[in-house]
Amino acid sequence: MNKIAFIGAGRMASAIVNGLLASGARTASQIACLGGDDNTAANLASRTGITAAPGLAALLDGADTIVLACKPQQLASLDPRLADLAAGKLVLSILAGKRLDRLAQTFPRARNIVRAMPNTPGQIGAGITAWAARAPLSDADRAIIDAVLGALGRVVTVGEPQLDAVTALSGSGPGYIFEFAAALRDAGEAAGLPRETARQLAVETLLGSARLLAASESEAEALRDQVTSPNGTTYAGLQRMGSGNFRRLIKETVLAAKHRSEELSKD
Ligand SMILES: NC(=O)C1=CN([C@@H]2O[C@H](COP(=O)(O)OP(=O)(O)OC[C@H]3O[C@@H](n4cnc5c(N)ncnc54)[C@H](O)[C@@H]3O)[C@@H](O)[C@H]2O)C=CC1
Ligand SMILES: O=C(O)[C@@H]1CCC=N1
Repeated sequence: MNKIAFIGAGRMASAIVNGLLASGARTASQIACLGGDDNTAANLASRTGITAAPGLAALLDGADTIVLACKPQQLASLDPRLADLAAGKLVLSILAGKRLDRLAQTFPRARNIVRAMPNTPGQIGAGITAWAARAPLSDADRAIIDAVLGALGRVVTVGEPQLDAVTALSGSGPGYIFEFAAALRDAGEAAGLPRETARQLAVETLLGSARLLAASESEAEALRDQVTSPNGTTYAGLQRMGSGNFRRLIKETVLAAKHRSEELSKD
């Protein structure tokens, strides 16, 4: 079966490797990785049994697919020999902001390039990833992309112009949700609960609400309204959220992240 080479061995690469091994899509002997100037590749290899390659040539020797998982700012300083070493291979980039045209400068002889945006819930198979390809994918390459990204959870296709917005919503989104969870926990504590009780109530409320929303055919607003008794407690809380312009804050949050993704495309 096709071997997969990871350039970058950090959080997201680890999540994909763990998912590939857990799903049985690849064995450890079919995966290799290379990190930068740190011990992430050695750590990933010792945790999972995959190979930590001593260099780029060894990494790509016999590999069919390259998963690019370093930081976007590191793309420009990658070894220029990649252009030849990646000839004929399928490249899957998860770099925020880096567009297919830019990736094609680093991988001019790749057989195809896919730009994807996963998210950290992929660490437990609960992620969602959106992707776009430079050229239509062959059936065989589609199967590889489905196996690699499917190892993280759900997968959707989008047009490449939408990927900056995807990055701002679902790529960065877990960061907003964790911040909200922390705020909810702290607010519960401020309201008089022990911290650990507040934490558990916040986590279970987020989890249960997300599951109910996913299982429901109703919009979020309809489920919100089911919670909200006339002039009751939720109404009082939502009035305060509205006066603080919560929706505008969230919109500006996502637009700021999208703007940063667009900026990253220009580095
Ligand atoms: N963390 C997140 O929530 C998400 C991150 N991403 C994207 O995934 C990519 C990786 O992010 P993380 O895993 O969070 O970062 P990380 O900091 O955990 O890992 C970065 C990896 O790149 C390696 N590296 C650095 N320079 C290198 C070089 N010259 N050659 C090979 N490897 C090199 C590092 O050694 C490390 O293994 C980024 O491009 C990010 O935009 C995408 C979706 C979500
Ligand atoms: O913050 C970042 O740049 C990356 C991309 C999406 C989530 N984390």
